[in-house]
Amino acid sequence: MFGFFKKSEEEKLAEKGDKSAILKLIEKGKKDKAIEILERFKEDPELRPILFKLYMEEGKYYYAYQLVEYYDKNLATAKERALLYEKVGEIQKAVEEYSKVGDYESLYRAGMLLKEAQPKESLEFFERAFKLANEIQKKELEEHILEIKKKLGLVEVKKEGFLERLRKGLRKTRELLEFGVIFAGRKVDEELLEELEERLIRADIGVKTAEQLVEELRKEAIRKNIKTWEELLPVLREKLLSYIGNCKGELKEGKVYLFLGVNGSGKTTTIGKLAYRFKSQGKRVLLCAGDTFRSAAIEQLQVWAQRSGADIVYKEEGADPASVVYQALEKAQKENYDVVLIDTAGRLHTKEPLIRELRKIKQVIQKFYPEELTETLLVLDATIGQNSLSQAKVFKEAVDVSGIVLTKLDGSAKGGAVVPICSELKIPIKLLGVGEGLEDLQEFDPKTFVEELTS
Ligand SMILES: Nc1nc2c(ncn2[C@@H]2O[C@H](COP(=O)(O)OP(=O)(O)OP(=O)(O)O)[C@@H](O)[C@H]2O)c(=O)[nH]1
Repeated sequence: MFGFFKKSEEEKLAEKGDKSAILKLIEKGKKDKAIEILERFKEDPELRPILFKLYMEEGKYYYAYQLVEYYDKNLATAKERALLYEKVGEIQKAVEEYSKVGDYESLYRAGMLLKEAQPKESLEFFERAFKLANEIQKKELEEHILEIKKKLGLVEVKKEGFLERLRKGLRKTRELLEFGVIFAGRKVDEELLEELEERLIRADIGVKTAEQLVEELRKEAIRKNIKTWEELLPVLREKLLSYIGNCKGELKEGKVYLFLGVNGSGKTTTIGKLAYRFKSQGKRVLLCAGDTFRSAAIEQLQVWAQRSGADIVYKEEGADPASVVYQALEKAQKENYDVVLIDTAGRLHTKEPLIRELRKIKQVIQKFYPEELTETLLVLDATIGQNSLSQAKVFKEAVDVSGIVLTKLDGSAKGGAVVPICSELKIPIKLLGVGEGLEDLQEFDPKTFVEELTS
């Protein structure tokens, strides 16, 4: 029985740095153990490549990057180096390496990396890639090339306006509701009302709300002798508007914006989009990587700083978030930034640490900017619809949330969740995320929202 705990001969050998024993550990799937051992032998040029390969296989890009940078650039092929630079946000270095590799995939990656911030250079990479592309790849490249040419004014531009973006954002929900398809030209009867209720529930409007809404429509149809869907639709829109009209919120102009939300909700992306918007208004923007819980979140914000042209303050993984905020606000004051966007940790397993952390951050903000914090924005993922309500309530208890950002509407068929989110939280919805691009962020306008949803 004790043999179970005794280290195997092989493991003992591996721990002494025996290469074949380490390789045997890896063959047995003990990669973590192998990494732990190999990290003690970084100086050994014989073992370093094995560690590098493991880091890459395990997606530990930040560690692989450090191995290449501080020990030996030749550990990685040019393509691997490029990928590492990309993952840690060293965009220019990544582009140089991809350019050296020069195959289709590398040129394509370089083009994508430069697409937002340096469209002209990006176009050159896409056109180089086009020469090596097969038919399918050519199709995809043509889209990117056209988009950039439009942006550079090389072809006539049909700017995607507010309405187009909202239409794109609500496409999935509208396709699910299919009002225009299944109800057009039909008479209003019990069957239609039941179908309408069923579809509203599928769009995540909430069972109670759907029943109540349809009941009101039933009475209205009798009272006003409504016979067709075309006559009923304006009444439906008016009712829906009555549920969400009071949730319209304008983003306040000011200095400090705090972002809350669970991991994956779209916080970092939203910060990147807003940074881009403020930058295009000529403002000096500073990002603060207050989510120190995971290095991935810090790295991701660095990439968004690159893409939006904003500056950033961050510390190592595990640093005290309030200290990062302190450093950022100190810098913002000293160097006259117009706007500071603060990311915070998104883990929600228990309320207490979150509340404590957010309270500390707010105290630090008060110290630098005693006037009220401009916005405390709670980022909710529209693809999980009403399920975001429980998360929202925890955050709402922790701090007074000034507004909601509803993200990934373009990926969600649950656009109806705006109704319960609005009626339950009674917090203004300030912005909608309608895509992954820098400009895919727009104001919430209840009237157009209802019209687009039901058209
Ligand atoms: N389609 C679409 N995707 C979005 C939108 N907003 C964010 N995303 C994507 O959602 C994923 C998560 O976004 P993040 O910004 O990383 O979310 P986060 O809350 O910062 O998550 P952590 O970094 O884990 O804290 C990413 O793949 C984003 O590209 C949106 O409006 N539309």
